[in-house]
Amino acid sequence: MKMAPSILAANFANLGHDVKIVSDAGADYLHIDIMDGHFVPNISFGPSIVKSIRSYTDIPFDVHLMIQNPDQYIEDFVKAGADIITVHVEACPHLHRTLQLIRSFGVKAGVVINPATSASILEPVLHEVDMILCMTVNPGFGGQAFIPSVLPKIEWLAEQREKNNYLYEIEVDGGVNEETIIDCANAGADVFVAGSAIFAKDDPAEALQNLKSVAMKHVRRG
Ligand SMILES: O=C(CO)[C@@H](O)[C@H](O)COP(=O)(O)O
Repeated sequence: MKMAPSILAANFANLGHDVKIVSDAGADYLHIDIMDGHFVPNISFGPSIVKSIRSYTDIPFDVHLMIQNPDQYIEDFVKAGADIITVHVEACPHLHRTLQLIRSFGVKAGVVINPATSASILEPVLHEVDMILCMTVNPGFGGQAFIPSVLPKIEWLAEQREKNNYLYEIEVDGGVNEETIIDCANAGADVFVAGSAIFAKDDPAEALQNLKSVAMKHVRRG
């Protein structure tokens, strides 16, 4: 069970400080949302910001590209310090090529699916991805309500992994809090992205540790 705090909900004027807080509190990954104003209706930040926070922690950077034409920017994010790069199946007409490109830089490659996208579209690449990210909100903004109809997809992905000995992690992102994390863990997710449920709390370190201990108590039994 891994926690991946989303810095979208952090204080951008004090990003290094916020990154250090969650890193010291035991975050497993730092989740970094890149939004281009085209694929999603919001703009966040680019590789230079990612590079500027790299020195604040050693934990892996889990970079979620919510952008059109991700191939064009993958090298920039690797150079900025990404360890895992996930791309949306909805934004990749040549998904296999994009995954090859990510791996060619020696970093882990993952695919993201929106709530309205069926997980079966990923069947041809399940054997070779490091991570599947199931969006549990429509991407673009933090602080939205969890969409429970995504849960059967998480179960299906966990079943496929068990049946075929696949190695991908199943990450969930959007509206994850102390209640919804239970359903996600029961369904088979093992990496939990949380923005507001960590950074909007008075004590982000304590919030992160509480979320992780709730998830640990609800590990899926296959
Ligand atoms: O990718 C996204 C939103 O598009 C997420 O990573 C959000 O940043 C999660 O925020 P909360 O729902 O946890 O506040």
